[in-house]
Amino acid sequence: MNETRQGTPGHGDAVLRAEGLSRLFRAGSRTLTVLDGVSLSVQAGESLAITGASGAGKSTLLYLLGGLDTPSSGRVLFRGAEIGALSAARRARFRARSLGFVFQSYHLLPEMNVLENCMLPDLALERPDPARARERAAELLERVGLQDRMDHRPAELSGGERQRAAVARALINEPDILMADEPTGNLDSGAGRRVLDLLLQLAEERNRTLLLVTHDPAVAAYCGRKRVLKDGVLEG
Ligand SMILES: Nc1ncnc2c1ncn2[C@@H]1O[C@H](COP(=O)(O)OP(=O)(O)OP(=O)(O)O)[C@@H](O)[C@H]1O
Repeated sequence: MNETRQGTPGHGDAVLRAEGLSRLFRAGSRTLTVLDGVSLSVQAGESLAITGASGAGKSTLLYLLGGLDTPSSGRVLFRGAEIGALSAARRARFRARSLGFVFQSYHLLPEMNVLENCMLPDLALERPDPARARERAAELLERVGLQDRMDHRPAELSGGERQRAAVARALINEPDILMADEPTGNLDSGAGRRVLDLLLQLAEERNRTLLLVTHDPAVAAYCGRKRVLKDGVLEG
């Protein structure tokens, strides 16, 4: 009903594949079915926007795809390996090495400055390289226009500046897949376009995958492909 097949089922060259994802939440005696058998497949170098109304389940789906939440049924495969079946250590390694995640509420650490926040994912690697991370963080912060804010703490930034810092941080480990939850929600159209351009440039230049969720059709139009989440299933 809502499957996009690319490559042969089971492997092909999909970098990420979701099969029959459902997510139910219990609220008292009621059960809320937010996702109801969602399947999708994304390739290296591809950009995909998942769009839909507020409350449609976009963030819920992105969390499942990033292994940050567990589906009620169905599975997510990264390069053919089921994320849910990985040991905790291997799942942590997948997140640190292969996935960059821009959260809707940024999740910047308040006691660290922007540069330190941006360097943080380097610490989760098996072999951290702080000198290289510092250099790359400075480079990325410059690309998102925060070169003059590196020693500021998140509380000293505007909402849009925090969002750009979160984008830079998600890119620090050069992830295979970049997932972004409303990456331009707090940016004016000029700054939003620059961030989108940067995300797409990185995906294209380095054959990385960009997966973003947004309620904004204009943002979705930037991506190579778009799917609409409605009533728990993916259309289009
Ligand atoms: N932990 C939870 N417990 C109960 N219900 C939840 C939980 N998380 C999400 N929901 C519900 O699931 C639905 C989808 O939420 P989700 O945040 O995924 O939507 P969204 O499409 O990202 O919305 P928005 O565009 O407003 O951010 C909502 O109705 C929400 O109330």
